[in-house]
Amino acid sequence: MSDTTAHAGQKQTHGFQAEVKQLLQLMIHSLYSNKEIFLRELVSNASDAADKLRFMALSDGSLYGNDGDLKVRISLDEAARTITISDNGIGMDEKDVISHLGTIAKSGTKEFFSQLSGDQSKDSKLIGQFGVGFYSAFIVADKVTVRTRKAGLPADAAVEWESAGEGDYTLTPIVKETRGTEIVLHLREGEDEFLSRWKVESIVTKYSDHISIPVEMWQEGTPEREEDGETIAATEGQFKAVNKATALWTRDKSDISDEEYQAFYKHITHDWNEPLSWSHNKVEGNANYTSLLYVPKKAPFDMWNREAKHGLKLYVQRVFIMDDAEQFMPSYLRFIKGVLDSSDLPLNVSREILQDNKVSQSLRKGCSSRALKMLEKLAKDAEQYALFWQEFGQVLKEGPAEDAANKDTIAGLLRFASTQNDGSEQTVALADYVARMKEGQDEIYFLVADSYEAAKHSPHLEVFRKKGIEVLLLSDRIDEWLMQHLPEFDGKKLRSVAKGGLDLSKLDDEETKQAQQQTEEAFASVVARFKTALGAQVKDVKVSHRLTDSPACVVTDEYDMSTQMIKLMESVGQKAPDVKPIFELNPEHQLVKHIADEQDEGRFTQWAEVLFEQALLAERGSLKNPASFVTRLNSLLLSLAK
Ligand SMILES: Nc1ncnc2c1ncn2[C@@H]1O[C@H](COP(=O)(O)OP(=O)(O)OP(=O)(O)O)[C@@H](O)[C@H]1O
Repeated sequence: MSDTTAHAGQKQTHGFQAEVKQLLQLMIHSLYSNKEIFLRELVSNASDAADKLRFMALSDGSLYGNDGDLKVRISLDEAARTITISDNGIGMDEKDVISHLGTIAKSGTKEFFSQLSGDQSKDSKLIGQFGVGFYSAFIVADKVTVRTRKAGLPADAAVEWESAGEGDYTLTPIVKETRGTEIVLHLREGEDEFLSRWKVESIVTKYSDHISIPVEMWQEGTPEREEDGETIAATEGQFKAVNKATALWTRDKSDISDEEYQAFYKHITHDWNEPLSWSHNKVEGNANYTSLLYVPKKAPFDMWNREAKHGLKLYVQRVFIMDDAEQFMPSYLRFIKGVLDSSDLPLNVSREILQDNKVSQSLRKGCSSRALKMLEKLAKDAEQYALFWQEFGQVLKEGPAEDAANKDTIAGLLRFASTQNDGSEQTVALADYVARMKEGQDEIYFLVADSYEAAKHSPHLEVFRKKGIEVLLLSDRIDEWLMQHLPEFDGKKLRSVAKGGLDLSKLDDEETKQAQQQTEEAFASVVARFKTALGAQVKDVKVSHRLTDSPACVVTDEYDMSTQMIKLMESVGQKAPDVKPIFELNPEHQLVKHIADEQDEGRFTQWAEVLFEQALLAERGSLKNPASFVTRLNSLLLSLAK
């Protein structure tokens, strides 16, 4: 059946990249109960190879040779116990084979694999973030032989790759009469079910029905026979397509089942999981395109890797043009997968052309808004959306800074932890918050801290607790950045409770307001003493109306850089501006009252310093000079102990 012959004596042995060995082991272990997917993966690769050839042939038609009918064929050999998947696509030369079938060429792979723990069940879950791909052949095969000849190369430039999926593989130059790739799986003991034509055909229909080229299997001929007195002529054996062979996204939505959408997702992504949601749209009019977008269930391992590829699979008038066309999805939606088929772009479009092109800009707009609509729909199901948020919430938080035009929609999709709930789960939407706002409250309050615990116990929350006003508790690294780009929602300002200028007076009755004013007046001289004692360390000293349990706190002036932002800048080695805090005192606190009565100015200053540094510590989590704080505190404690 094979159209290949070997050159003599030029076999070489190569070792797999260490990560391939790990991937192979884990994959076989994790996918054992779902082994039939190897066929989907190999047929997917064959169909991709056809897509790539068709694309290359746009500029060089001679690549087709005399074989322009692109297809995949699956052959079974019961005696040899092999299953062979062959295609007449782009093929590979020796260099391609080494880099594609001996290594994993994704950036960040090494780092990812170094995180594996050696505990198989834990690692199996992690490995699911990787695409399945070619190596899945080893789930059912104990030896795999790949024979391949790249389009445009002569028959004697073909290569044979062979491996038992352990430490190494061999490469042998061979002669292959036809273009493309043939993959022979030598089935493991006990995997004979894959020699059944019926079984294989049903797998192809299940997973690969939508592939745009035919997937053919051998159909035995039938001898001449009599039926109801009629003679039915003999038929010859032939290869026959077992799939629909129509690209899924070109079909009518109403004709496509959920299973077909799911199978197509796995075909384009090689993901192990089902997608969380999808959205299929045909647009006609000023712009003409079809998009089929998916939200995955799990984040890929390289979501935070800057060099990682993302984006849609681009087709122009059904012809595959490129993978990972990132121009159509903003970076904060980089987790969206799918296909875009445009009728307005030229067939010879390149990445460079896409960069700066009116059509691609309008496609990007269309695709972003489709993706956001899909998320809005998903958000209606709180449970499903929680799954989404856990995986991709942090990425979506980049949105308001990146996509000003869709800021409101993105804001509506954000979820936060809040004083309303007990746990750190981010489940509160801004709209939920607004619906719960107190009468007279016209701002949305939030607090950014290093951790959920730090936020939850911050002294800034005291007055809000007392008044029963909800505060959003933010502690992700990106949150400070996010809030800088989210000044308002639904016409309401978002305000940090750690900033000066906090005015809750609208929520107070007249009596409270008057009482506050009286306290301020009565405390004016103490405030002045604190100002003198702390001098240039503070921007101002004020009587606080936000504290109930703590003696004092520091806040940043409304238009100064926030403490969290300063910390963020310092953590990436940037010089942050020297922002002086405003020191706020709780006049009702015993300690403050005690200090106010201190007559000795030297001791007063010591107290003032300790109180101030304590407040700084609570706010920033560290002090510039902790040792002097400890010395001061100890000397005060000693004097009290006397
Ligand atoms: N039938 C084939 N014809 C030509 N090239 C192939 C074929 N099968 C695999 N390849 C090459 O080998 C590469 C690796 O395949 P593999 O399925 O492991 O990963 P992938 O499809 O690139 O990515 P992933 O599975 O992670 O999404 C492919 O990208 C392709 O370049």
